[in-house]
Amino acid sequence: MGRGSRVAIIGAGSVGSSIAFALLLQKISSEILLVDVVPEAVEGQVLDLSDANFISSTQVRGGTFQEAGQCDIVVITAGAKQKSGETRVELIERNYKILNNVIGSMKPFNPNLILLIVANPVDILTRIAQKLSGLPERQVFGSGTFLDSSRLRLKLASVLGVIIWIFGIAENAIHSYVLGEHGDSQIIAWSSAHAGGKPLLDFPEIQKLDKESVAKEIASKAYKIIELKGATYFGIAGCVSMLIHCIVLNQRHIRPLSTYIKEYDCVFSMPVVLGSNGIERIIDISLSEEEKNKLRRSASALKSICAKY
Ligand SMILES: NC(=O)C1=CN([C@@H]2O[C@H](COP(=O)(O)OP(=O)(O)OC[C@H]3O[C@@H](n4cnc5c(N)ncnc54)[C@H](O)[C@@H]3O)[C@@H](O)[C@H]2O)C=CC1
Ligand SMILES: CC(=O)C(=O)O
Repeated sequence: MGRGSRVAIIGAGSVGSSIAFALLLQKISSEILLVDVVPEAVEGQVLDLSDANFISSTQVRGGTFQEAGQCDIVVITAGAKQKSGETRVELIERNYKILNNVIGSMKPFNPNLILLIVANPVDILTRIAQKLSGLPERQVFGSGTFLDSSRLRLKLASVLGVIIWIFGIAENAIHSYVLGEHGDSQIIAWSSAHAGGKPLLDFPEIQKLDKESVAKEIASKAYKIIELKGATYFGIAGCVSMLIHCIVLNQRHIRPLSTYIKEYDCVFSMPVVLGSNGIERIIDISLSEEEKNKLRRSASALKSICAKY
């Protein structure tokens, strides 16, 4: 094991508690601390999660911001969520203030701590967290487009088989990334997507696909879920628990995560190698000129917002 496995989750709402539950099921953390400004929220979630303790060796309890700052991994979910039709970027004013308070209250940090940002807008908040925390950049990153990429793989797996269990390809055998902003300007890197070493663009089913409409479907999936049930939380909980697994066991999987990308001079998602020190390396994925142009436009919009903070 590359590092300790005490995890603090800041924000005990829908996302924070779902991440805690997913981590309980994974049995890889020694302890989970839930921290929130509403003590009743923490007490309620801890009591509810304690009823599931029999399936896990992980202990869940309420904690303070100062204790969180000494953990191995801190996940920040504290923040306002989108109302129906609202964009992630529209949350920035509210969630900047919350992030600023949360980071200030956790200091001084364990110098080896990994800070994983989940609250939205995740790319902009990750850039701000890198500056406010003073921790090395490799230790401060966001969940980025890992969730969007999972949504894409699910979609493509269904496209590549009329009946998935007979003709289909398993989701995790499809290597395809949503990159850039975890938000409206995200792109699908079709040019580099492959399955079994064969470019996805060479599969007849993918050639026939209306790619614009797939891109819209993936980018708007969160809006649809929010319209139907008010929030999204199971998908991100699955993603974050996988990321923590990868960090604790130093697995070095490649995931699209929010980090500073020099070529675009901004924080958004590119594939990175994730290990026990955080981001071990950024993969220089080959992209078409059209994909790069879209990313440049996305970067310049994100940078202009970041410049205000
Ligand atoms: N990056 C991603 O893929 C995803 C991000 N999100 C984001 O996660 C965030 C949380 O969403 P939900 O859990 O659904 O919201 P929620 O409203 O259920 O929970 C938010 C929690 O944060 C707490 N909080 C507020 N200020 C705080 C502070 N200063 N310190 C500690 N806790 C504080 C609240 O008391 C509340 O319990 C939102 O910004 C949402 O957009 C949600 C889903 C996916
Ligand atoms: C809410 C959000 O960011 C998502 O589900 O993608």
